Amino acid sequence: MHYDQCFGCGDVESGLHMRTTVGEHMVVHSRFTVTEAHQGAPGLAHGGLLACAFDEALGSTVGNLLRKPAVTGKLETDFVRPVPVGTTLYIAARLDGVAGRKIYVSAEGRLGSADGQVAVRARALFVQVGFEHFTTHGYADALQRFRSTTRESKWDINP
Ligand SMILES: CCCCCCCCCC(=O)SCCNC(=O)CCNC(=O)[C@H](O)C(C)(C)COP(=O)(O)OP(=O)(O)OC[C@H]1O[C@@H](n2cnc3c(N)ncnc32)[C@H](O)[C@@H]1OP(=O)(O)O
Repeated sequence: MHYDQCFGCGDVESGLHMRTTVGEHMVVHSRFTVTEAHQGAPGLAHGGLLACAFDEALGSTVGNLLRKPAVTGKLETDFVRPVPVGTTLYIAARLDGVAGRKIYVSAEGRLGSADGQVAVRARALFVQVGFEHFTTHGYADALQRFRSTTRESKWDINP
């Protein structure tokens, strides 16, 4: 699902502008290009930004494959290689299991291409929630904007 105000997948100027597609064997693919605005150390991606990109990739995996609202309960990242500015990280994510409301997902991100060196691995637990999660904890304007701008196509897989 695409929400245009989402920092990860939306159209906000400072956001990550990530898009996902569902591939063979239900692997969910996304890309994140590291720009100068994403630096931590000089010339290298900030680890927190990379974690954010994986939160988005994994959340989109839950959304695409299960079609149920869920939020991140836990996110673990292994940073195994630095990611230089200008690099595109190719992220492949999988649904590992579901136990009641708990949804387990994992992903790896490769440098420069889908078969490049692994730079980041991540695992997450998402917890399925009802829409009241957003009405209770979010604010009405944002929810109204989401409803008014959401078209059927935003729920499509690989629109
Ligand atoms: C419309 C769709 C939009 C999708 C957007 C995706 C955007 C990208 C993803 C995000 O960034 S979401 C934003 C960041 N996350 C949050 O703001 C979540 C904040 N936390 C909460 O709201 C609650 O803690 C949470 C909903 C995750 C859980 O609270 P609940 O009261 O609903 O559930 P509960 O605490 O009973 O936990 C349910 C199960 O999950 C387990 N659990 C919950 N949090 C856990 C945790 N952190 N670690 C391990 N297990 C955890 C918990 O032990 C339990 O296991 P059992 O069923 O076996 O008893």
